[in-house]
Amino acid sequence: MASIPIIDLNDENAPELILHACKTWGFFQVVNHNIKESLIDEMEAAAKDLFALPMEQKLKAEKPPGDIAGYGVPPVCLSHPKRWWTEGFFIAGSPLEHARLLWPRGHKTFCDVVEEYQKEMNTLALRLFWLMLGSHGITKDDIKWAEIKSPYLQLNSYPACPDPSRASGLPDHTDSGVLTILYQNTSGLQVHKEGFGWVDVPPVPGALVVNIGDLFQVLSNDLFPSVFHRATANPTQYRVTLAYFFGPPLDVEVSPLAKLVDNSYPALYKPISWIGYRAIKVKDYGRAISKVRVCTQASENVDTDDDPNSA
Ligand SMILES: O=C(O)CCC(=O)C(=O)O
Ligand SMILES: [Fe+2]
Repeated sequence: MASIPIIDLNDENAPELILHACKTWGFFQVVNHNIKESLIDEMEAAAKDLFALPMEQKLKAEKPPGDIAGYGVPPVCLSHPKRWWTEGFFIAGSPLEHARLLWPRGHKTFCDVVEEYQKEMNTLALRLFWLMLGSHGITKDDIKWAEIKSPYLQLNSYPACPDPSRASGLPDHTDSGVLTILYQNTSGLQVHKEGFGWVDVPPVPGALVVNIGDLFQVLSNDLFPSVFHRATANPTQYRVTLAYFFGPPLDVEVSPLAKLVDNSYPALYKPISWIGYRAIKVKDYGRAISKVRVCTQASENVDTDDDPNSA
């Protein structure tokens, strides 16, 4: 049975293994990533504390319509007409304003752990990002925005679901950003792989799951395609996941990197910012990437129908 690769970052072959995983799966797990287990435990506990608050308290930090940060159903669920057994909390920068609403007293612990987690995740994401791009001759001079810290963190909560045949965790989707680093406390994540269908991503002790997002597909001019994934509902166990999203500042436009474009392989995407892309995606979750795709001679041979089999 196929399974996504588990890569030891201390392995001297890690760069090649990562490149191979990105091109074949768009997903891999990393161990020996240098993120302290105690920090992950603290972040998991902080997320559980948040979701355990009474609903009326959580709603004080509800995401306003059109906004990205706060408590609510993950946006990917809104365009899918089904029951989703999940609640989420999106952090886009400092968590202070929302944490004050949730815990008028005693919010400092939450803020401290979130800020440390954002910082450490950004460091890991950058390390992986340069590992992937370095072998293609791309340097820091080619991507100025990479030095600006990415503070986006989605906390996901999936209560045990009494009847998983009637509801699910999270619909199939691709992530919008460049790279996602996910921690999961128990199983539920599935990745779509051509020829195999939906493949489980089992939690591995000490491992974090990494995947390619749509903006990396754009930046890499299709070298690293984003991949559809989803979360199933679990009938017995409470599941929490922490999804860190790495990408450019929301309003900075990205386009295929000049070093990955030439006359025989022209740029396949128009310049787009993360915020602009999200706006397209909210309207049309499944096909957003094809909306920023340019029709060139080279791309005419490429299947632009971004269903799970072609993403
Ligand atoms: O909770 C999971 O397993 C997946 C979460 C996810 O895909 C996301 O937040 O984008
Ligand atoms: Fe996702």
